Amino acid sequence: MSQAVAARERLALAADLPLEQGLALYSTVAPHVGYAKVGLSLFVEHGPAAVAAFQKLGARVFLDLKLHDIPNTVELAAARAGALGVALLTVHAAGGEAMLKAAVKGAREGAKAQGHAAPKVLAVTVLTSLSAEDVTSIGFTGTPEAAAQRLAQLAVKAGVDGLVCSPREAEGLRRLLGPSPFLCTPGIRPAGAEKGDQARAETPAFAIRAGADLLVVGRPVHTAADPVAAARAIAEEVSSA
Ligand SMILES: O=c1ccn([C@@H]2O[C@H](COP(=O)(O)O)[C@@H](O)[C@H]2O)c(=O)[nH]1
Repeated sequence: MSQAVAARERLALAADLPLEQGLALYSTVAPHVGYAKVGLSLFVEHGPAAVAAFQKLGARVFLDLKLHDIPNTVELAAARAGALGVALLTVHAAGGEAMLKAAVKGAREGAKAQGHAAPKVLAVTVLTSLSAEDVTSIGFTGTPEAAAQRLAQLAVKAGVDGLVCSPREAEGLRRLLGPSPFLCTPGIRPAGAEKGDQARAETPAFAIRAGADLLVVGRPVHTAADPVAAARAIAEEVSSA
C-alpha cells in the first residue's frame, strides 16, 4: 500500500458546510481523504440525502450524530443509520451500557437488512471542546483523561467498535484497552492553526504517534487559502509520523 493510500484511509473531512460546498470540497480533497463526515448541521438540513450525496462521490460516510437517548430510541435510530450504508456512526458513551448495546444491535440489524456491512459504532468519550474546567463543571471527577478512560471502558464492555477521543487521550486509551478499539480523534490542528472551540487539540503527527486510527479535520481545511494543499500537507504529516 502506498503511503498516500495509507494516509487517505486515516483521514475524515468534517463536512460542516452547506451541502453543495461540502460536496465540492470533498471532491477536490478526495485524493487525500477517504471519509466524509456528515454531522448534525448537514443531517438536520438534508437527512439521508446528504449521506447518499457523499457516497455517490465514492466517500465512505462517517455519520456523526452522537446519539444519546433511551435505549429503544437509539436502537431505532442506529438501525436507520445502518440501513444507509454508512461506515461509521457515533453515540455518546455517557448514554450508558444499555444504550450502547442497543446502538450496536440496531446498527448491525439495520445494515444487514439492506445488505450493507455493519458500520463501526464509535462512542464519544469526552468532547474535544471541553477543557479540564468544563469537565469538572459538568460533574465529572478528575481530569478529562480519567473521565475518558472510565467512559471508554464502559463503552468497550458494552461492545462498541471504537471510541472518539482527544489525541491527548489516545495513547492512554491504547495502553488501557490494547490494539482493538478503533480510535478516532477530532480536535486536529496542524501547527499554528486556529484552535477555535477545540480545547484539547493536537497536531496530526501527535495523533498518529499516540495511536489514532482515524483523524477528523474540518476548519483547518475549510478555511485554508488552498484547501487541497492543506489536505495534502495533513496527509503527508500522517504518512511521515
Ligand atoms: O469530541 C468531538 C467529537 C466530534 N467532533 C466533531 O469533529 C469535527 C471537528 O471539526 P473541526 O472544524 O476540525 O474542529 C466537528 O464536526 C465536530 O462535530 C469534535 O470536534 N469533537
